[in-house]
Amino acid sequence: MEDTKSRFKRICVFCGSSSGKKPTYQEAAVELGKELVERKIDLVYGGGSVGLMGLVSQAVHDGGRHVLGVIPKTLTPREITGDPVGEVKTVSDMHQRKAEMARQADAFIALPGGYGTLEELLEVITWAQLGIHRKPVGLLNVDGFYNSLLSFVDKAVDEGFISPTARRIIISAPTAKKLVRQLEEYVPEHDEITSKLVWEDRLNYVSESEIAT
Ligand SMILES: CC(C)=CCNc1ncnc2c1ncn2[C@@H]1O[C@H](COP(=O)(O)O)[C@@H](O)[C@H]1O
Repeated sequence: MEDTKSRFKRICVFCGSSSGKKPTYQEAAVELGKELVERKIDLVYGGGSVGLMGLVSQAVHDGGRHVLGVIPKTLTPREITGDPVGEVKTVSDMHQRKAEMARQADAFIALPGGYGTLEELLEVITWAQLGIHRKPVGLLNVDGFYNSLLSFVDKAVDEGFISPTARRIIISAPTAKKLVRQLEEYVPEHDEITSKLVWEDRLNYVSESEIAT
């Protein structure tokens, strides 16, 4: 039997505010929610009950784990995001939302989604690259949804825009079970420069050498 104990207390899930055309996307959202429940992991996400966001949050809530939705006040009207489940934290804007979701989470997972999902995903990858956090980032590559993004990233590596070390920040798997297992095993790597950066918050930083002078 698989050991379902986790090193993560809470995982942040980025995903579509739409449900997608294929049922496999919706099934994957529910499957991910159940996997978190099985491993006793809580959820932080963008709040609301629309699309895949609603499915994953409902599955985690139904399984008895804590659900934290972080939502900018402009998006709180029910007709925009639907009724959220669990605890809701209202923030002033989209930037605060992302920072709060990142702060609350021990790892990140992106399900299929659109611009919003991509933007959130790429930001936490960039932050990992810069050493702002050392939390694992996973892509749930349902039915190869993210194959073209992964090919793009590989092209950027081939062309010298992304380092092989930074490429390894992205972990991907076709199922929730495989993905969470890989995230559990993830060990962050850092190059000489980023490991010397000391981030006070996500906008201001000074390097250790600057502090010393
Ligand atoms: C006005 C409007 C279109 C509202 C849609 N309703 C939304 N409600 C809550 N979070 C959202 C919404 N749209 C985008 N997001 C944020 O962006 C991601 C989804 O955007 P998308 O559907 O992939 O691009 C989510 O992870 C969420 O954090």
